[in-house]
Amino acid sequence: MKAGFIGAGSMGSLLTGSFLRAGAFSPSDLTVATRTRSKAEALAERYPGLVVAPANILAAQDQELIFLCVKPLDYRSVLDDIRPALRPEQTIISITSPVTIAQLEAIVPCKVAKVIPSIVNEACLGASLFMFGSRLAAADREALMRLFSAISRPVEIPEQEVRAASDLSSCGPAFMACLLEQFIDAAASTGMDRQLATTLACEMLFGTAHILQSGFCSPEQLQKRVSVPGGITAAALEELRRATDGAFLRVLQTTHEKFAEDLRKVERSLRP
Ligand SMILES: NC(=O)C1=CN([C@@H]2O[C@H](COP(=O)(O)OP(=O)(O)OC[C@H]3O[C@@H](n4cnc5c(N)ncnc54)[C@H](O)[C@@H]3O)[C@@H](O)[C@H]2O)C=CC1
Ligand SMILES: O=C(O)[C@@H]1CCC=N1
Repeated sequence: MKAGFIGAGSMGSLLTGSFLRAGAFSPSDLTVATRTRSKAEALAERYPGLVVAPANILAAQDQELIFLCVKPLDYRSVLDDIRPALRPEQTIISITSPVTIAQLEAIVPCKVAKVIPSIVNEACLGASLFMFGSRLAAADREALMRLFSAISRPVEIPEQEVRAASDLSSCGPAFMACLLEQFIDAAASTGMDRQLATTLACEMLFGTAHILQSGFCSPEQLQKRVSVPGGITAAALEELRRATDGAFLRVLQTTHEKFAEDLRKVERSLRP
């Protein structure tokens, strides 16, 4: 299967690299075009055989899959660039939340899927959020989910839930890293070696995720099991709950407000 990637920033590079390391594609299957050519050239150097296209249209022409890995307000110019090369049998995969499937289907003649990745897909972990346009057949949907299962756990979601789902799946690693950094800082402030604190914190987070994901216990049950009656965890959890009360409600309110603003800007930028 041949695929073109437009945009080789954080996510474009992550997806090409993860797919290649997982063996889902061979380097010669992939063509990459990006505004800063050196980023695509760095990928070609790391994965010999990967093709660097000097123009977006050349990364779209004759590809079965075309990944759009640019920011929402860059869609207009990328779509203008590639539209003359698009054919109905091709599939565009958009990885950004505020550009809707309906907007894309109104502009391009091909099949459209929205797949929101996560930075943790770099380690072949975490979810990828799937939303399908009306032109994909069941076989297209299955093939796309099979492809992403090489680097993630594909989960289909309704498009109207993309904001909260992406907050958990895609923004979540940054939120958790922020909390972990504060935890490490606090441990280091007691005189503990920072590298050791970081190692212990990462092992703890990985183990916590693993035990919760296995269904062995719920987040609530886990807190109870660690909180020995009259012990230190229960006392500290009370302090933690006081300090973070409502924090994630405010976090989600912030992402939703910014998302609403992005939707308006994208809508204006994609108007004919
Ligand atoms: N960073 C993350 O963890 C996640 C990002 N996303 C989405 O992925 C999209 C890309 O994000 P990042 O990779 O983080 O951004 P980025 O800024 O690292 O990469 C964007 C790339 O697009 C290229 N570009 C811009 N205009 C272009 C044009 N006209 N033609 C060709 N290339 C062009 C830039 O040179 C840059 O390399 C965003 O829409 C974001 O919402 C989705 C899930 C997670
Ligand atoms: O910060 C952003 O806009 C993107 C969306 C999901 C993760 N990062």
